[in-house]
Amino acid sequence: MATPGVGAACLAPSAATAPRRRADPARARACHARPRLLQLVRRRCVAELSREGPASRPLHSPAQQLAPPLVPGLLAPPTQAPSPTTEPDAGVGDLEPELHLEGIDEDSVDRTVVVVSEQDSEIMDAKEQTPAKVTRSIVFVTGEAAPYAKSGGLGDVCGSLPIALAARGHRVMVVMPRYLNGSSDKNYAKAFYTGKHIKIPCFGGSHEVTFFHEYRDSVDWVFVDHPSYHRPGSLYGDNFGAFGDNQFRYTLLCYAACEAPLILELGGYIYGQSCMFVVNDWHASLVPVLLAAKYRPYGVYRDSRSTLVIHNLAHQGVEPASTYPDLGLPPEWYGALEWVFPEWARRHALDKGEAVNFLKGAVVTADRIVTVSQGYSWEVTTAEGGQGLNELLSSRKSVLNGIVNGIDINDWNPTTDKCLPYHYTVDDLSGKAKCKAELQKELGLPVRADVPLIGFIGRLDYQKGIDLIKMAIPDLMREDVQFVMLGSGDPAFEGWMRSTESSYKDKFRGWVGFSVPVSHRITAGCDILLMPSRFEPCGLNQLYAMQYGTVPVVHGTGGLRDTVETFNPFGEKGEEGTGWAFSPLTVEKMLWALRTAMSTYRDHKPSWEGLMKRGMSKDHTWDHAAEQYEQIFEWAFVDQPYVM
Ligand SMILES: Nc1ncnc2c1ncn2[C@@H]1O[C@H](COP(=O)(O)OP(=O)(O)O[C@H]2O[C@H](CO)[C@@H](O)[C@H](O)[C@H]2O)[C@@H](O)[C@H]1O
Ligand SMILES: OC[C@H]1O[C@H](O[C@H]2[C@H](O)[C@@H](O)[C@@H](O[C@H]3[C@H](O)[C@@H](O)[C@@H](O)O[C@@H]3CO)O[C@@H]2CO)[C@H](O)[C@@H](O)[C@@H]1O
Repeated sequence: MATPGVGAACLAPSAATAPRRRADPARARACHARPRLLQLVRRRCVAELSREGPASRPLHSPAQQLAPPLVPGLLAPPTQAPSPTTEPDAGVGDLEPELHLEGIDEDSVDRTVVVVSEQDSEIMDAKEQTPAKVTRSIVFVTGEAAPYAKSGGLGDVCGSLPIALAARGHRVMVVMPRYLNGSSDKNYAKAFYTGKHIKIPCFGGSHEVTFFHEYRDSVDWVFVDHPSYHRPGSLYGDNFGAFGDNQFRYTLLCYAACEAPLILELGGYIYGQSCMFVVNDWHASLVPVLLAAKYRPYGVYRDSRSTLVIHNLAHQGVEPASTYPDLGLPPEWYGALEWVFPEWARRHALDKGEAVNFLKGAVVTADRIVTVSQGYSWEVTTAEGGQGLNELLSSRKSVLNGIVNGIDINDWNPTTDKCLPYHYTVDDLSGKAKCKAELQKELGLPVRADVPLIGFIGRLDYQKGIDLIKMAIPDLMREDVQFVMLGSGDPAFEGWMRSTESSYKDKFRGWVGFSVPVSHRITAGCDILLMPSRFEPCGLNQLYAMQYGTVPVVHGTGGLRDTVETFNPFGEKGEEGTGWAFSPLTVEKMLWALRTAMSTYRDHKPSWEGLMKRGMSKDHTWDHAAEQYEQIFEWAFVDQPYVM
């Protein structure tokens, strides 16, 4: 059986010079053996268009009108309209009145001049965005995006990078699930049913998903609705662990994301077939595989490209190989997802270790690969940091780049932050001292300006090095210090945080849960932010900390090493640095860095103020990163699709 994508990708020396991946003849034969089916599908499409009548008829070219059903047997609109879960059927014609591209030729427009509403134009003015040299249609696909749904940094990035790209003139859509879990439903209140629904043949059935849409901050936010996204718990699991059907849930997302640009008339126009798909982590990783296996062979999306953004290699979407037929992919594409666990990782003598790996599928089919820092882009090619994908990623080094994340300064800005009791600037830090006092009051800790207050915010996960904090606490609590931790995740660490709080009532607070406002108040109110991550692809909390004049103490790994410069009192131009990056990752080194930071805080006030101010003066805004993403996109479009 041919295995497109795998061996080929392993050997690929350079994007510029490597021969394009081509569908092998066996696969091509299999695809073309179905002309009658294609004809039927085309006929059904035309019939469907006539039935819908002129009001909802697409305005694009006839070729584009036929595009969606070119995928054999796939995605036919259901014969009966579904009943949307909550919102009334607004219909395509009833989308929001502000047509962001109305009257503009989609292909020729210079989108830098598109101003859609007073509010948007204010945002653009305030940011003084530089326009992109070339503007594109960009489709982000993600498991989460703030403020709709966020479990961590992926949500932050996918909630803000699209806005930064739109502000530079691109047409940007974000496709993500419409999670309704009781508590976050209000986040989707302004998203309306588009009138579009498709059926996705996978996992032994034909599953209907509907599309909701909100146009905000110049971005088309598209929400894929399906009952599997409506359940209590977090985005990916509940108290019993990860949901057992996550592979199904994100297979639906990927199929829906491939259809969205072809069928959704957003602001009156579809995105069409010339898009840059930005696929984030494993949840979106089937997209480039689908483009290669199910669209391009039929002439669709040949002008599109894909960029895989790796936020965290720890999650790859690996399931037993027996689920492959459920994915609706042609059998000959098995090799693209094929994953064999080493013997030591197998459970018993009969276990062959055969699995499918979604992220690997994108590593071997995406046109470009980006990690969220330069440091991490090297680490993923090493046995220590590559989580089993290092050889494949090394084989794609020529298309692998690192871009450090930015931060959303509308959300994370100590001068305007709505979650803070007081505001402050780099020139007047008095508000920060007041934020500290308020935080101490809120947490029930003694209100003291002189005691160093250390914070930790994050998912309670092996990645974040919580076990080191746990080991260091008895020593640390002997010092005159206060420590607050905010986090949720591993129940064992949650329990430890609670019990530690009762052991050190005047010094330690463990806030178990997920609260964005509390995370802002900790970031502003603390003096030091601790991040002893085992690995950290980029890390956002250290960037937020610096922006808020809170000095980061981090393990020097990945994006932490790239962004935190260790304090040097004897630099060429005087004192330098924005924090402490310690290495190797040991309890002793971490305590040493914390003690150095605390004594600088207590005994060298001017040096401490210098550290705070240098951190606050760094430009962590998205604009620079957005420009780098544009460069990656341009390189992708210079090349033919990696898998044709
Ligand atoms: N209990 C809680 N309450 C409130 N807010 C909480 C919280 N726990 C975490 N957060 C928030 O979640 C975000 C965490 O972002 P990080 O980038 O630090 O790590 P994460 O590992 O989730 O992201 C992954 O993706 C990002 C984005 O690319 C990379 O920066 C990172 O290295 C990679 O591991 C921050 O906004 C933080 O404030
Ligand atoms: O934004 C925070 C992170 O969110 C994502 O990670 C999630 C991951 O993609 C999910 O699959 C899930 O991970 C579970 C994992 O699949 C399972 O095998 C088991 O180890 O439990 C995990 C936790 O439930 O949840 C992750 C979030 O906790 C995203 O992929 C990361 O980049 C982000 O760092």
